[in-house]
Amino acid sequence: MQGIRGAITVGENKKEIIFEAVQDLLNQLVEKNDLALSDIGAAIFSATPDLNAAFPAAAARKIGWNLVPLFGTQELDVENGLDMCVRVLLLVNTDKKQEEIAHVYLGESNCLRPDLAKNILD
Ligand SMILES: O=C(O)C(=O)C[C@]1(C(=O)O)C=C[C@@H](O)C=C1
Repeated sequence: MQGIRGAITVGENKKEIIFEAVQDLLNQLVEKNDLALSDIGAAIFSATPDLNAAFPAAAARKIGWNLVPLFGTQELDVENGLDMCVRVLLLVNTDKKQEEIAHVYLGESNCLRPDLAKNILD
């Protein structure tokens, strides 16, 4: 089992915009890590408090993640933290090693973990 991290910043607090961003992020995580949906044990989302127009989990279901256990929570409201950001942690069944995992940070979230984001698969 491995954890795969992702994050994306969202342009507007609107349901369609949040859905589009979350789906883009999840599709890139799947593609860059050669994931089958059946390998994903769980997806845990957080959204910053300024994003309250949609549940990220609902965006995942819309692209077929129906059998993946999904969970959403609010990100810590830390001073000077990145605004309008959805984060995700995927728990996946894989034989890959930690260093073979491709973490995906899109938009302004690429400043959050430059060490993780620059991956061998990028
Ligand atoms: O990776 C991120 O999304 C971060 O914002 C970095 C970080 C961390 O310090 O490791 C901080 C807060 C998040 O809850 C998760 C991880």
